[in-house]
Amino acid sequence: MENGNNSAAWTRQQSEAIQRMRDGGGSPGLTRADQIADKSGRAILEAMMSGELPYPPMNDTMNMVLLEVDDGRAVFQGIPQLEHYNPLGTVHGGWFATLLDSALGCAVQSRLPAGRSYTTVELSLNIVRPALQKTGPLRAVAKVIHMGGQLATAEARIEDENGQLYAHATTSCFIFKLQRS
Ligand SMILES: CC(C)(COP(=O)(O)OP(=O)(O)OC[C@H]1O[C@@H](n2cnc3c(N)ncnc32)[C@H](O)[C@@H]1OP(=O)(O)O)[C@@H](O)C(=O)NCCC(=O)NCCSC(=O)Cc1ccccc1
Repeated sequence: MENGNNSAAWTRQQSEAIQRMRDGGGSPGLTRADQIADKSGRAILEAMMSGELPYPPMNDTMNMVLLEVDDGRAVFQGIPQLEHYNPLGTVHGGWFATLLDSALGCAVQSRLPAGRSYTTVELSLNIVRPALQKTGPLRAVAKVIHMGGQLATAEARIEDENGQLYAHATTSCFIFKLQRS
């Protein structure tokens, strides 16, 4: 489905989120352990969004950005481009998986205290509608389902600004102690 003018607001919000990071001094890169050791997971994400910490290089590769973070909730938005196509002439399944993995991971991260980290160990997704270059902005909204000491689970949906569903997913993340190095 081709989206009309009302996708312009979402496109503008993505540009503004990227500009906010850059205005705050942010650039694609890696955070050092000492920059995050005393920050909660949510504080780390907020510091990335404000440009205080570098943002993931993958954001630029996939043309996606973290738009919102809350307690146990995260919203990632991406705008698929020609460079995200597969040989079949549609947006690669990996682009959907990356958007979902990013939102799901950040939702889990938002619930972590300082000194704890996480990694995805399982991601299950269904892509129920193909995306094209003309599709425009898509959002992955993720919410934590279970938050344990070692295991977190979360669910997410990718929709366009009309509420049309493109993909949905669940994840399992392993929670561990952050190594101070
Ligand atoms: C077709 C189906 C799997 C099943 O459809 P159903 O659930 O039974 O539902 P329904 O039939 O109601 O259609 C719903 C909507 O589906 C679309 N559509 C349906 N038929 C066709 C058609 N013949 N042709 C084109 N589109 C068709 C159409 O938009 C329709 O919308 P509408 O309601 O008309 O406005 C659908 O869920 C789908 O396309 N998912 C996305 C999969 C995807 O994008 N995967 C990632 C890329 S793969 C990859 O990257 C791997 C790789 C990598 C490297 C190298 C090689 C490979």
